[in-house]
Amino acid sequence: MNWTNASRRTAADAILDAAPIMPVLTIERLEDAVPLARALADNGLPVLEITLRTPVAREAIALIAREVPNAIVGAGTVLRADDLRSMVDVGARFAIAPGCTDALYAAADDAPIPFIPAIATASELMRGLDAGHVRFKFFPAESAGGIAAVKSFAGPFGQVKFCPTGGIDAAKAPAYLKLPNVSTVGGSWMVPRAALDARDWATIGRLAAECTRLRDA
Ligand SMILES: O=C(O)C(=O)C[C@H](O)[C@H](O)COP(=O)(O)O
Repeated sequence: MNWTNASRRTAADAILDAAPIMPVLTIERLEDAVPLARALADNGLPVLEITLRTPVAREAIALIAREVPNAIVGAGTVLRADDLRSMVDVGARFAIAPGCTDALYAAADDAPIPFIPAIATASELMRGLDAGHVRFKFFPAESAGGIAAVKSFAGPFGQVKFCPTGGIDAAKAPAYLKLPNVSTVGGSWMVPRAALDARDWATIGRLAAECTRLRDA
C-alpha cells in the first residue's frame, strides 16, 4: 500500500472520528461476538476494537465483519507485524496497538488497512512522527499522565490527535473529549464483566447509548 502522510491521517481520522467512544472488547465466547457488536453499533458506537487476547478473537472479528454491517471492526492488542498482516484476511477494517515497534511501523506501511500505533511519551510520539503517523492511541492514558499529559502534548505536537485509552470510564471521558487534540476515547467500561457473562445486551446497549452523550456532558 502506498501510504502518504496525508492518506494515513485521512484513513485514521475516518476511524477515530466515527464515534466519540471506541469500545475495547475482549471476547472469550465466540457466540457473544455478534450480539455484543450489535448492542454497541445499534446504540451509536460502531467503531469496535477487538483485542487479540483470546483464542477466538480472530474468528470474532471475521464474524462481526460479515454479520454486523453497521460496525467498523478493528483488531486491537496488535503486538507483532504478523498480527497486523493476518488481520487483513480476517476482515478487520483497521488495526490498533498498545504501543509500537519498528517492525510494526514497517508492516503498517505495507498493510492495506489503517494502523493506529500507541504512545505514552514524547519520544515515542516523535518516533511515530518520523514513521509518518499523526494519529495515536495514548496508552495507558490514566497512568501515563491523563488529561494533563494530553494537554502538554498539544504544545510541541500541534498536528497530532489522540485516542486516550486505559483506565478511563464514563466519569472521566468527558474531560478528555473536550480537548481539541482528542478524537475519541477508548475503553471497556460500557461492557461490564457481569453484563457480558449474563449476555445482558440491554444493559450494554444502554451504557453504549450513554457513551454517545459524553461529548456534551
Ligand atoms: O490491548 C490493547 O491494545 C490496549 O491498548 C489496552 C486497552 O486499550 C485497555 O486494556 C483498555 O483499557 P480499560 O478501559 O482500562 O479496560
